[in-house]
Amino acid sequence: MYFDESSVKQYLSLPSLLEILSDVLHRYSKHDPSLQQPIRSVLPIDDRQNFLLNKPCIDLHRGYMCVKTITYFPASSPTIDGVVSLFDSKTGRLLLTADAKEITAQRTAATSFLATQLLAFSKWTDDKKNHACLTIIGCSVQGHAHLEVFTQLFKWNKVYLWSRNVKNAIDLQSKYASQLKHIEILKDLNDIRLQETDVICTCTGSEQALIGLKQVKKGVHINAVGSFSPKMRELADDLMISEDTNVVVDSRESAMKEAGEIIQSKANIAAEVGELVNNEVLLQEISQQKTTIFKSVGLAIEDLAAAIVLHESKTNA
Ligand SMILES: NC(=O)C1=CN([C@@H]2O[C@H](COP(=O)(O)OP(=O)(O)OC[C@H]3O[C@@H](n4cnc5c(N)ncnc54)[C@H](O)[C@@H]3O)[C@@H](O)[C@H]2O)C=CC1
Ligand SMILES: O=C([O-])C1=[NH+]CCC1
Repeated sequence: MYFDESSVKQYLSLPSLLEILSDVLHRYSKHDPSLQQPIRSVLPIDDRQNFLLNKPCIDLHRGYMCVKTITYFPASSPTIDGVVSLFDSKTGRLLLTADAKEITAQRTAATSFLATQLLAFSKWTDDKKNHACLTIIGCSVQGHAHLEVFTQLFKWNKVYLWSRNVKNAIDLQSKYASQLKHIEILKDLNDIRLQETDVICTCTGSEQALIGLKQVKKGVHINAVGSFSPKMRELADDLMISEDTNVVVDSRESAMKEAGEIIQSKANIAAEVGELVNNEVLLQEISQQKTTIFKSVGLAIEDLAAAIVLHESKTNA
C-alpha cells in the first residue's frame, strides 16, 4: 500500500505520532537493544550542495523495520523528495511505502513540539501559557509544517514570521490570517518583537548564523532544525556556549557528526531529548532559569514512528 502526500496528511494522527515518538526517542537514549539505528549515510553529490540520504532502523519490540531514502536538492522544489518503507520484522514482508516529503515535514515538526512540551511548557505558569508567543524563521516546507503542528497542538497569543524570501512569509501569513488573531511578519531578525518570543523554530538551510545571544530573551526555547552538515548553521556561538544556555539534541552521535552549530561552537550537549522523557529531575535541571536549544538533525526512528502510525491507522480501522 502506498500513502501519497494527501493520505499521509489524512492518516498521520498527531497525538499518536507524539506518543510513539516519545517512546522510540526514550528507548533510543536508553540504548534499548531492541531498537537499532545505525548512523545514516549522507552522500554528497557533485558540488556537495546536493545529498542522497539513506536512513534505516529496526524496532524488534514493536515488530517493525523502516528505511527512508531521500534526496536533498536545495535548488529544486521541493528540496526533499523520496520514500519511506515499513516492513514487518518477524516476516520480512513490506507493509507500506509512503511519501517522504510529508512524513519528513510532519515528524520533524512533531519532534520539535515534543521538545517544546518538555523544555518549555513544563516550566511555564498558566498565565505564561495564555500569553505565549511563537516565531517561525524560514517559511518554506519546514516553516509551514512547524506552524501547522504548533498551532494544532497549542493556542499561541502571537505568532511572528520571518523569511529571507518575504513572499514565503506573506503566503504563510495569509494561510493563517483567518485562524490566528495576531500573525505578523518581522522586518528583520533584529526586530524588537523577536525579544518577546517564548519559542522560536529556525527552519532554514542557512550556512551563516542568523540568531545570536543579543537578539533573543533569556529563557527562550529554540528548536533549531535547519542544519545537518558541518558547514550549515542557524545559531551563533555566543548563544550556543552561553552559560545561560542548555543544548539538547535528538542524538549525540548524529549531532556531533552533522550539526554545524555543535561542531563549530564545540557547545556542550546537556542531554538527548529521549533522556528527558519521564525524567523530571533532569528536565528541571536543564530547563529551569535557562535558555534551551533543541538541535535536531533528524533520525530514522522518527520516520519509523510516523510509518507505524500510518500502518496502524489502517490495520486498526
Ligand atoms: N532536523 C530535521 O529533522 C530536518 C531538517 N531539515 C532541514 O530544515 C531546513 C528546511 O527544510 P525545508 O523547508 O524542507 O527546506 P527548503 O529548501 O524548502 O527551505 C529552506 C529555506 O531556507 C531559506 N534559506 C536558505 N539559506 C538561508 C539563509 N542563509 N538565510 C535565511 N534563509 C535561508 C531558503 O530561502 C528557504 O526558504 C533544511 O535545511 C533541511 O535540511 C529538513 C528535514 C528534517
Ligand atoms: O531527517 C531528515 O530526513 C533530514 N534531515 C536533514 C535533511 C533531511
